[in-house]
Amino acid sequence: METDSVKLESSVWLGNKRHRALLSGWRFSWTELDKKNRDKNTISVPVSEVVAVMEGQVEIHPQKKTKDTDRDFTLFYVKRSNTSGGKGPLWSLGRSQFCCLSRDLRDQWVTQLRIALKTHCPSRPCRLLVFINPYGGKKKAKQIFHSSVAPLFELAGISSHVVVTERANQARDHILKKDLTGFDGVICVGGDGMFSELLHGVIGRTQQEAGVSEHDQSVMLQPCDLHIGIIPAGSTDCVCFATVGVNDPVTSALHIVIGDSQPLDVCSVHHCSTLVRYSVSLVGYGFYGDVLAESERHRWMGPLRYDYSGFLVYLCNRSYQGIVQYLPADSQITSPRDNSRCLSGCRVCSESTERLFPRSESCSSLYSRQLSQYSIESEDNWLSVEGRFRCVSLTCMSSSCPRSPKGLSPSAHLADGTGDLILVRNTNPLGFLTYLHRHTTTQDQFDLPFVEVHRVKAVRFSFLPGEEDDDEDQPNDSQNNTPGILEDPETLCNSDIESNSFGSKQHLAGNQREQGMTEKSRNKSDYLCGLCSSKRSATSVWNCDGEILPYAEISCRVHGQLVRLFARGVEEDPSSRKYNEGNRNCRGRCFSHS
Ligand SMILES: Nc1ncnc2c1ncn2[C@@H]1O[C@H](COP(=O)(O)OP(=O)(O)OP(=O)(O)O)[C@@H](O)[C@H]1O
Repeated sequence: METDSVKLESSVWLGNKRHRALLSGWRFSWTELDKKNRDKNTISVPVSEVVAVMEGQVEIHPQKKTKDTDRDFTLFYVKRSNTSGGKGPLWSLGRSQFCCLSRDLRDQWVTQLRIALKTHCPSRPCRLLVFINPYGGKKKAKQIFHSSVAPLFELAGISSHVVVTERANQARDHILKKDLTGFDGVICVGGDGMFSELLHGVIGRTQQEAGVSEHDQSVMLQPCDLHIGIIPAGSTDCVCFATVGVNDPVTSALHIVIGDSQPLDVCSVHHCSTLVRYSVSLVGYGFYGDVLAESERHRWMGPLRYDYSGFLVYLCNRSYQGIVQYLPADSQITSPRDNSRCLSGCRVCSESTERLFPRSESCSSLYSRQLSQYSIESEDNWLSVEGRFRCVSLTCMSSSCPRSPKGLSPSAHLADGTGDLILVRNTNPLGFLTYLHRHTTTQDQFDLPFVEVHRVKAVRFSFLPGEEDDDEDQPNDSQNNTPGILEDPETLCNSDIESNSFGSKQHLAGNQREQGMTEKSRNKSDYLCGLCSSKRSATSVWNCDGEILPYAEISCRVHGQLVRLFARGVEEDPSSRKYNEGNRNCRGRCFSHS
């Protein structure tokens, strides 16, 4: 095969050791030779993981230095860390400096390697739009970008336009409104909140351009071309962890540089006929909603607030009445209890591309075919469960995090067009503690009599007649005109700042407090629920990727492979099976991982 043929082979020197270097098709390798010309160690790098080839002796740390020696060239590539110590598939920048017999040979190596890069990696980004949240996490995003990420982008010849945000939702509004011609992707340097801004911006813009209404639940959303990259620098970096396997800025930057592409399912959340939010990891009612709401009252504690609030909410021992309806996915294909793991190159996800996007002659016919596929789902296919629940969770991915390496649903897939619905019915405190604790162990958290899990395409949640919470505490259309995502960004932006009706968690929570806990309602029959400072209520709130939703009655739908990340899914790493040290930053998604 042409791609496997040898492009170049010669002797090269690394330091004073002679090697045989070989470029053949997809790989570049170099083998150390002993004095008798016998092969010793070989290092082999796929061309797709070569970051750059430079003439001369080049260093980028601590700062870029080039010594243009005639016979040398320097190869930069992705190096997997052998000493990740259970920290997942950590990548670093490998650097090898080769010396050739002549300048001519050196030039041949550089030319051939660069041709191979162009041929095998046509989808690497050239121009990126980078948003840095200077206030996210430990407020080190700027420093992380400039010291660890920018040098890698520069080395790979990527030009980046950097925007340091000055307010919440600036990144989302920028993506919705500004000219993005020439950009191959948008990058956030921050946490899950920043990722969510980019997600809403990219999906919203794509639908605007395609003339699709996001508020119409039955419509098939247009898949987004613009890739999203995440440089983890927040206090919660769960999306990064679940899609890369580790929260490390250099690893993420390298995935961006080599143009990795990971499709991702996205769940849209609607209330009546209005889009409320998009989610990729957790839409959770009951326990996870209560923990988030409680944690808002303790923001001053920093990330510790999630553990503290989780503890309080657990002690409150609440359960909530409701009706959960769901549209099951095809159980012949996969199930949430089939013990599979969605890892890099997942067969289920790649095969689902065929199911989600059947081949067709043109884009428009593809689009209309998907539309008709969804609209033929009749009400008869929906199933219904009602009762009292400790929690109701829908997740489009495993939602693994450092504290719960298996995640909420260990066999969930990143891009198969389905989500996993987990129903935890009311149970005694010990039973619920067992459920929570099993997220941190190898034991099956679904193997409990009060837990059920379903692979689904859509979910609806409503109350039994007469079960709704006091109207004064439940925002509804007349009380709360929460703008939809597609509305004019200017309006959104003003409403974010002025009325706090949609946007960052802080703002929304503040708004809810203002709206829900009016003086009148506070003086009525409220009482504190044990140690929790929140009012005991017949209803909980939804935690949607770390944001509190303003409505309890919602409907959710999973959109297969709606967006693409610069990632490749979690690479298998034997050491990652050891459940390592805790991370306190899961926004109430994995409380009890002590
Ligand atoms: N300049 C800014 N000032 C205030 N808020 C901002 C700014 N830029 C972004 N934000 C908002 O800050 C929120 C949190 O940011 P991010 O996710 O990066 O950090 P985090 O530390 O993980 O978040 P959190 O503090 O909520 O756990 C996001 O929802 C984002 O909309």
